[in-house]
Amino acid sequence: MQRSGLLIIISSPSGAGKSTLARRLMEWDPSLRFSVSATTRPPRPGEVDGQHYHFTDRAAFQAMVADRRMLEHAEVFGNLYGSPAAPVETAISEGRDTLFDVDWQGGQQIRASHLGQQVVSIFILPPSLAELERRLRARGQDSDEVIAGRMRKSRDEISHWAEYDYVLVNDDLDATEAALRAILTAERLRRDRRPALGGFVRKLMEDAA
Ligand SMILES: Nc1nc2c(ncn2[C@@H]2O[C@H](COP(=O)(O)OP(=O)(O)O)[C@@H](O)[C@H]2O)c(=O)[nH]1
Ligand SMILES: Nc1ncnc2c1ncn2[C@@H]1O[C@H](COP(=O)(O)OP(=O)(O)O)[C@@H](O)[C@H]1O
Repeated sequence: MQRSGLLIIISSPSGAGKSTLARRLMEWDPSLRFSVSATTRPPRPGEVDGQHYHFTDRAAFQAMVADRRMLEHAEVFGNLYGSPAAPVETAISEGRDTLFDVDWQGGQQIRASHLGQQVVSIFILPPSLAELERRLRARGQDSDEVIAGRMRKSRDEISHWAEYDYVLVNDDLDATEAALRAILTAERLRRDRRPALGGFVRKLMEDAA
């Protein structure tokens, strides 16, 4: 029997680097599935509907919540965000791991869900708040006002750091990516996540007898 898929949650204050790290992790392991969230936030230049987000309006979003089609959902920076449940259930049954870029509220809800046993959660910290602001500006996507709002919210997000299994300071991007790969590799090798191992060892001992 194949192992069940993992739910890998990455959270951080906006601008700490989680989208960049998620992208790199999926280049390293193309079998990873990215959970494409639904959001009422307007698309940024270059964002593709269905790839970065499912861009939607409030009414459609709320209908999905009412139909219990969201694994979790939350309001962040005045917009609604949520993770559709169906693709996650499919991935788990196929033994594929899913990567989530969600805030602390999403992290709490997924951990508390019926899929909580499958969760590996990682929090990304910036080396400093000054560097966080510099990265938000360097990304060149948001107005001064939006950046100020994200900086104000960053303390809230950071205050949840201790709820996560792993905490990484994203100073050097390559080093952080290497740490993420190591976490994923080790989590996949855990004995309690490998149901086929018992049968393998039994066979090993029979062959030896
Ligand atoms: N709870 C929850 N949070 C989400 C979801 N999708 C994105 N987020 C979070 O919403 C926040 C804003 O995301 P986004 O608008 O892409 O801005 P960015 O993080 O600055 O790139 C981030 O903290 C994301 O992790 C989701 O489906 N559920
Ligand atoms: N370790 C790092 N050092 C320098 N710049 C980084 C690092 N990690 C990410 N960045 C840059 O910071 C900006 C914000 O990163 P992004 O991945 O969009 O953050 P988030 O998804 O957490 O909002 C991007 O321009 C990205 O290229």
